[in-house]
Amino acid sequence: MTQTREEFEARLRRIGEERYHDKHPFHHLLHGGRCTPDQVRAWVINRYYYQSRIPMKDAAFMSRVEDPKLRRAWRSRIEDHDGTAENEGGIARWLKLAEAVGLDPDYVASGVGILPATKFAVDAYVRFVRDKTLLEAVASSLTELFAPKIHAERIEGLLANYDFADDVSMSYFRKRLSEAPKDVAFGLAWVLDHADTREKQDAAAAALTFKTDVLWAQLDALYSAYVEPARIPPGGWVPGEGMALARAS
Ligand SMILES: O=C(O)c1cc(C(=O)O)c2c(n1)C(=O)C(=O)c1cc(C(=O)O)[nH]c1-2
Repeated sequence: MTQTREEFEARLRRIGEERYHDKHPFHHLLHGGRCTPDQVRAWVINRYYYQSRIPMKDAAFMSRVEDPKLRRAWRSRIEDHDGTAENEGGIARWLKLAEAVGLDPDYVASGVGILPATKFAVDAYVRFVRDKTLLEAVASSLTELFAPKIHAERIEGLLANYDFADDVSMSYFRKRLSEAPKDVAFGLAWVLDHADTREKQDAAAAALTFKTDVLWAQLDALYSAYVEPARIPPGGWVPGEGMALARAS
């Protein structure tokens, strides 16, 4: 039977409560100040790959949308990450975090050292959005319902526990606190409006579940590679690589 709007929204929110990556042990280490500097660097390098692919998946999405109103509502997502004349954008802000943790931002932007499983997971997300129905594509972005809470926890945890954390290095997360809510309010309303049969509701819920897997798998890859007993796979970043050269003072 088709769920009511309220039942269906509650079902989507439950997926986040049960499966969102705020529950991953790597995030507990990171936010609790228990990561070594190299573990933080590995997270910054690998998470960059996700950041770099987000606007590509949004462009893939928009290329399939025939309704100009929907494209118009969506396009700020690309600008939020790539920037505009007035706003440097999320990718540039992420690279400031990279610098703050001692990495060479050009190395991070090169994509060298990304773990294989991170690539598989993130590339699967881009393909999913490119190939599935528009409803599934929008539903897969709804993990952002749960992101402001983790961003707030992260700002607090990193500021309390690590010397590199300051207003500049945290600017990516602070900015997302104002950007994400408008995107997700639109995305949620769109999914609730368009999932008007039980079959579509099931497909949207499966898409959101898939996306929680994309996020979880990235942290599993990090944990396995960089937390004892660390097992860095071939091609993965090796501590010491990609560091910013010490500047002569
Ligand atoms: O730090 C996080 O935990 C986190 C999670 C997610 C998410 O839930 O996919 C996004 C972000 N951050 C984020 O910063 C971001 O710009 C973003 C875009 C999207 C998306 O699927 O379109 N998710 C996320």
